Amino acid sequence: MAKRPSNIALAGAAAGGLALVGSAADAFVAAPRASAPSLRGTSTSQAQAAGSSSFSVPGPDMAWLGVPFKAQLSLPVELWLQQLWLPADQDAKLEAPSFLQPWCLSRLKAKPVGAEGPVSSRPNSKDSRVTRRALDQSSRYADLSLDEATLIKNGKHVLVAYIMKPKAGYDYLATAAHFAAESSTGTNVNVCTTDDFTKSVDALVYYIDPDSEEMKIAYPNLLFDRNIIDGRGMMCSFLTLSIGNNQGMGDVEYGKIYDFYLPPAFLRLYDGPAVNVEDMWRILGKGTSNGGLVVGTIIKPKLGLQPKPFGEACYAFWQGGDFIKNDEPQGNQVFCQMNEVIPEVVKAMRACIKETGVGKLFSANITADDPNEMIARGKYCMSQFGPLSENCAFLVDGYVAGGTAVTCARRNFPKQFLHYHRAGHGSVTSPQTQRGYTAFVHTKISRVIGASGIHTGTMSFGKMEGDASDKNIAFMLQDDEADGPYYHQEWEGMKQTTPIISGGMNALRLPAFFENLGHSNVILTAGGGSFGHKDGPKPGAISCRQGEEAWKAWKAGQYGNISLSDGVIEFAKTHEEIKGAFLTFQKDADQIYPGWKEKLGYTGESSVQAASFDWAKKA
Ligand SMILES: O=C(COP(=O)(O)O)[C@H](O)[C@H](O)COP(=O)(O)O
Ligand SMILES: [Mg+2]
Repeated sequence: MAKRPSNIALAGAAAGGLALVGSAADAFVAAPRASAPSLRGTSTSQAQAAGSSSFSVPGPDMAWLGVPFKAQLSLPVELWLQQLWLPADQDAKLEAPSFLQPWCLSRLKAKPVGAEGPVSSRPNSKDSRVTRRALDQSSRYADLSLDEATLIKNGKHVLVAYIMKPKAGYDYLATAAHFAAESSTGTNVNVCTTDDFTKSVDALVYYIDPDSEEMKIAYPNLLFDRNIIDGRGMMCSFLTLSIGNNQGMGDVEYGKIYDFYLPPAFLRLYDGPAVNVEDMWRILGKGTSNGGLVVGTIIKPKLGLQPKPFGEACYAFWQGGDFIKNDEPQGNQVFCQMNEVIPEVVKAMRACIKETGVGKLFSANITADDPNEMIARGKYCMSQFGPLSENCAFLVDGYVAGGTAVTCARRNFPKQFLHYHRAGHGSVTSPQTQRGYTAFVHTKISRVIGASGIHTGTMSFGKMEGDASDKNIAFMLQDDEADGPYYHQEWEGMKQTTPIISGGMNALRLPAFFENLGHSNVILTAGGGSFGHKDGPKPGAISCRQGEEAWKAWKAGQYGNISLSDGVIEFAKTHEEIKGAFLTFQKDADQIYPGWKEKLGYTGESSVQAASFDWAKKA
């Protein structure tokens, strides 16, 4: 609710003897002195025009505006009360002298249509404002006769499904229409410059269900901005219209995008991914389809390592793992500058490729405010990785740096895996927020603009917010057509964006995750799950790979007709590294694998902390 000015101004109303009883002790609030300019000049002059005998009302310092009382009685009480600016948070109570009350209340009950809502006195009523309506534009910005299947068949509209709630007392369709107006060609009043072509690109509300707060809007493809350099689409234009000004409208309580549909002719205008997990599998020697889990980690601690220990941590993990990323804030800190740490990473990568005979991957954070900085970072990394450049992905904190940063990386380094970290997304995608867009929408957008992989959470199996049904996010990212909450989307051959599973993951949590998802063709980045393993990052990495192997063995029936958790325990009996995960992450083990201690013959102390990391010994 917009906060109204806290000063209370009574104009004609005071002359009517309406006493405003605020929360303060004073029973009357002095009206502005006649000499003070009226806050609503026109209403006072209207009153003066009516003319009639004056009327004095007892009360301290009541200087009337000289508006004759009878004239005021004839004024619509709304006009009087328009002068009232009540602090929105003040539960003001309006008391008229007894001879006035029936009349006033009868007038207040006849709510004005379209007028500024006056304050009315209804003791104990939550909504002390007479209901107000947005300018009703539904005749122009709504057409509930439109058929969604026809809209999709015609392919000329981007469709967006919202959960939208008007402010209390506002008409649903009128608010939805105003929402569509503000999101396309209109504003809160009709303007004289509108012509027929303008109306042809209006966004149209084509579906509402006020009870479930559902609203769908069809946006003509023509509305959206296009590059002058290549005529392609830009996601910022979609966002600035579909979830821009409509996020702060006075008649909208909240609006959040739950799904959107791009027609083929419009989807084609976007970059989509150039590189993805298939390119990773190729480098790791896993083929190009169903290559399974890319075992990755994040160099932890999140910040604080200097170049040499950073490189040593990489070396230790790559002894057993495939893929290492910068943590999202790591970049060019003064204590760990890119031009000192990247050479250490490359040295470790070369050594591990040689010692293990398997490809290794690194994701270097090139996020920056300035695209020039991003390009400089990317070029520097490529200069250091040299012949191993295909093994270097680029990490972009895509939510905080925005879609421009993602597109900067996508278009300047089209051969590099574009790793989209979503830190910060929860401020709009969390189920706790009713504005913005959902995690599903956020990740779908990332595929459209070209992310090779994006963090999709752990679908309730890790530490971040999420739900098992988030697997639909993975389907939308990886399949060539998939169902969202409201729309079926065909990707027309656009490359997949690979889900990156991260956030509190470890070997023990993986089998159930794969069982829920139905496959293991994802990228894992387990920081604590690797560097927290009691035997160090190499066994930590191997234990995660064994998490996939155990699930596949169980799935293939290797242990007969037993539960998944018992199958994994059977597997752990003969695999030291995942057994070490049981000993390390005992709280998880207790929750996911009941009876594991007896079954594994473990009788040790209650918890095993990660060993302090002496890399020479551990590696
Ligand atoms: O550093 C980590 C995880 O570290 P750890 O593996 O130690 O928890 C990532 O930034 C989070 O996964 C982000 O969350 P999400 O992946 O959900 O965006
Ligand atoms: Mg992180």
